[in-house]
Amino acid sequence: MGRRAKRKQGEPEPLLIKPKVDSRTPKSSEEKISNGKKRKLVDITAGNRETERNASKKVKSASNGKILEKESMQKQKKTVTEPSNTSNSKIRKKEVKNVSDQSTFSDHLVFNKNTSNDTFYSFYNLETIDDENSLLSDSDSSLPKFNDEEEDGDALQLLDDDSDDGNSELDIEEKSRILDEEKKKEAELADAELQTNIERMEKFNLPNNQEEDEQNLAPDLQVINQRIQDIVGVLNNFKKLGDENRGRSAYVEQLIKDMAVYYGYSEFLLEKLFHLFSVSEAIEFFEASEISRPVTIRTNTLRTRRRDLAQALINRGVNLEPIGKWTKVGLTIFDSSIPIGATPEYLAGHYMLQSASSFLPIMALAPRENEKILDMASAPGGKTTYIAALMKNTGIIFANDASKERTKGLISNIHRLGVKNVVVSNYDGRLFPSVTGGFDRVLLDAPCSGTGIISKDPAVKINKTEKDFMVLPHLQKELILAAIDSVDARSSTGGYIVYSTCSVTVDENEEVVNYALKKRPNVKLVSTGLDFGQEGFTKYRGKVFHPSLKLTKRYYPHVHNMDGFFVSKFKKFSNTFAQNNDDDKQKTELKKEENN
Ligand SMILES: C[S@@+](CC[C@H](N)C(=O)[O-])C[C@H]1O[C@@H](n2cnc3c(N)ncnc32)[C@H](O)[C@@H]1O
Repeated sequence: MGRRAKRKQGEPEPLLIKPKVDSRTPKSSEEKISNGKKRKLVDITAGNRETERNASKKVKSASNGKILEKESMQKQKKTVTEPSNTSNSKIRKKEVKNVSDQSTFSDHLVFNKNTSNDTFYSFYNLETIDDENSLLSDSDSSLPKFNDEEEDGDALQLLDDDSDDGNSELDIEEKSRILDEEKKKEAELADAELQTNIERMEKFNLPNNQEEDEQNLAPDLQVINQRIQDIVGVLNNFKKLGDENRGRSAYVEQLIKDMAVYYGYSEFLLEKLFHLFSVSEAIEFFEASEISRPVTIRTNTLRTRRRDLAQALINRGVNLEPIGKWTKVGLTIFDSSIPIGATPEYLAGHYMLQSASSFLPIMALAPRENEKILDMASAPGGKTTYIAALMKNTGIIFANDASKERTKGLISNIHRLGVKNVVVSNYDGRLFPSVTGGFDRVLLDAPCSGTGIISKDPAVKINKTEKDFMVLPHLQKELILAAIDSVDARSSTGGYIVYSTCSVTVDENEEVVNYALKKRPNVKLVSTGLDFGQEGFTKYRGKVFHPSLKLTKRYYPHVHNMDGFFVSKFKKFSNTFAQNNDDDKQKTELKKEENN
């Protein structure tokens, strides 16, 4: 019996989408270039395959906003499109059957055929492609019109190709079981191999000064890669493999040096980022920062609905799917036969090219219709235009940016997206609220070092110096106080401030927020309302922050498969507070920090 006949009553019809190529199959991360040298990246985490497996599960599952939730992970597994070949087509058939058995009625099975010999299958949950503000009704006939008979026939053809004997289902079950066992054995062998390597290594000797000098003259990335693996192995089992005389710190020091060369960072920045994580996780972070994040777009609900936009783009040969359950306006673009920044829909302002993580501060801000909102550092306007869409072009948004040049891009985006409730200004944000105040909500998407977006801007690896990590936090601290002071605590609907950055350093995030809590006792941290993301630090390398810092959220490329981001939300409960610090004292403190 074909799949069509098996479909239960009331179950939505399957939708066939034929993308040209499915790019969800991860591209090889080999042959990356850093420091002008070709590098092999894949072996680096071989010392920790289990962690790597877990991490990739995390990345997959995170696009649904539920990290490590089994159900969510299963779902993600379904959406991974795998190239097939004839030899495993029966296995695929089994997978398809199982998945369809487990899936809810809103899971639509889609068979995708690409132009080559590879055949893909994937699940496409079209019920999630709805409008931000309205639920789909029966009359929602914007569903793509496909020749169902034909499409189902296609699907059936795929299944029937494999139904060469009556026992095919049993056969498939058996093959699937064998495949699972093989995978398990492979994993065991890999682990055993790792153990053998470590054991063979016995004590691992760090290079002496002469060796180090020689290597500095002509670094051999293969040697460095091997040493990184060896040191990770030693650090994971220091008692047995480490040299007690040198101590753990000598190994960590060497590891940081090697990783800086291998990944092409200044040693200063690598060390700063390294200490945010455990050793294995640090490697995952640096690896993920070498790989581009998926291209994502935000539907401009002032102009269209996500479902209509998705259909229009699919018709143009774009292969896409919803970003995840946590957003109703985002789409991930897997590949496109036309430039995604130049489609008629783009030019007509139906969407904004925007990273997934930059949706988050606006979701936390949760602007309401008819409010007065300040976007203190707003260019080029990805967030301003999202705020406008959520406010349905009502109320007023002050979109400010200190860079006149950058406000040009902001203005053009405002026009393209049909935003009508924005006043653009060009002040140093620190001048607020003198410019104007009494806002219901303020967004401070602060200027930052960009350590969360290294895959987009690799120059960060070498051009951020110690000075930047003094100057930037200083500016961020001044801006956050101005942002707080610009909010009216008596606002009947708001009284909120969101502080965000696309950096993952503690200096630019928790330290800034902690500073604001100290200087402005009339605000407190509240939940961001974002149901995924890691908690902010309450302690970090000897520093202790206010316990409410755990309400802030951190996002990482290796965990959430999105740009690194930090989001915090304050509620201002009073317009006055006891001055336990005068302006001069504050300035002196900031100066002191700068000089340290
Ligand atoms: C992270 S970007 C903002 C991105 C923007 N929110 C968006 O979503 O498109 C930071 C912005 O801060 C601006 N900026 C830097 N210093 C500033 C200051 N003192 N006052 C206001 N804006 C400033 C920069 O010109 C830059 O456009």
